[in-house]
Amino acid sequence: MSTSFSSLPIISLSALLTPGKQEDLLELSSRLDEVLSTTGFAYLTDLPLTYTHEDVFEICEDFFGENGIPDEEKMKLAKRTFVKDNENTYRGYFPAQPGSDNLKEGFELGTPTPSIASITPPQRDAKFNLTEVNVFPKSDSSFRTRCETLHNELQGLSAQLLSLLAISLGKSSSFFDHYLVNSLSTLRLLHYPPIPESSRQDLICTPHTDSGIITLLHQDKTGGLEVLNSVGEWIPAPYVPGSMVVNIGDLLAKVSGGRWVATYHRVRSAEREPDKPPRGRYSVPFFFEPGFDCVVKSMQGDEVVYGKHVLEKMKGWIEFQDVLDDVPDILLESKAVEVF
Ligand SMILES: O=C(O)CCC(=O)C(=O)O
Ligand SMILES: [Fe+2]
Repeated sequence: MSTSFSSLPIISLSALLTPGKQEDLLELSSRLDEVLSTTGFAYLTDLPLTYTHEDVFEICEDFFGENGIPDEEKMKLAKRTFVKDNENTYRGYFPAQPGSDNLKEGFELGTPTPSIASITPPQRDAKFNLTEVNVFPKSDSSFRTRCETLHNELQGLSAQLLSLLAISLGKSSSFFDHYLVNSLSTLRLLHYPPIPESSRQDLICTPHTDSGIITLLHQDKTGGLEVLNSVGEWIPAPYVPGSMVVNIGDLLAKVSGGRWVATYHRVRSAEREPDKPPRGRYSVPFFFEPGFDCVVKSMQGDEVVYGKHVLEKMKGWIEFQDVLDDVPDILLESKAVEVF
């Protein structure tokens, strides 16, 4: 149950930096449980990552910045929804959609070294492929390495958090380990371009809950992220130095039988500073995702096959509208599985 919080709690992950102390890990486990049962959102500090906040946003700047990847090269990486001749349907670049409320361009990658068994080769007639390989710009090889390292680090942290969450549910620490097999986790670099004053709008990302399991969010220093509490107030969640934000998605809320909450959030456009040009914003959400064939079970015993669940969900996501018109019904059909 979400509560009437007025700021987001801060959780130190120092117990993960110096592993070995069982009681510290148990304390962290119950702190995560408490937070996910109330606010559903928290800042994480003392992160067990080698990449700093600056490193993460340098990656964004190297892609989207003034001296970043030229538009022409970006469009070579665009998903097929945007460039009909491109092979990639799920990974890669998406341009900002003029006229939409979600004014952002992005670049997405999945697990860097997926097992061969989990990769479905590109097929011109299968218009949509959750398990395709990543695409990267050719002009900057360090970009690829840095993205992959960040993905690996965030995947490792997600696995640790899932173990702690399993313990908090009274299960063994390996309870969620099957989620890790052929994981489809997505690292998304986002750029909200500056909006000219003449077409100013209040929100650059509309209110939503995340659909999946766990989201780990790096946000830059611009601010604008807001989180909805139980009495309908939007609580600002600006950048706290050295932190990342954690929240859960609808699917994990269901898995927990409603014990944990997937909280609504949105992004407000940056306050204009007098005599300065409008500012853009970068953020980097990492969406931890199970494998396509992973059976995700709720505490109540409902179950869903993760890949099918995602394909159902994507029907409502604007960037995939065209593509999903062509997904064969058979892929979305499920006999034993109820989409909960
Ligand atoms: O840009 C942000 O800070 C939030 C992005 C977000 O909520 C999302 O991509 O799901
Ligand atoms: Fe979100």
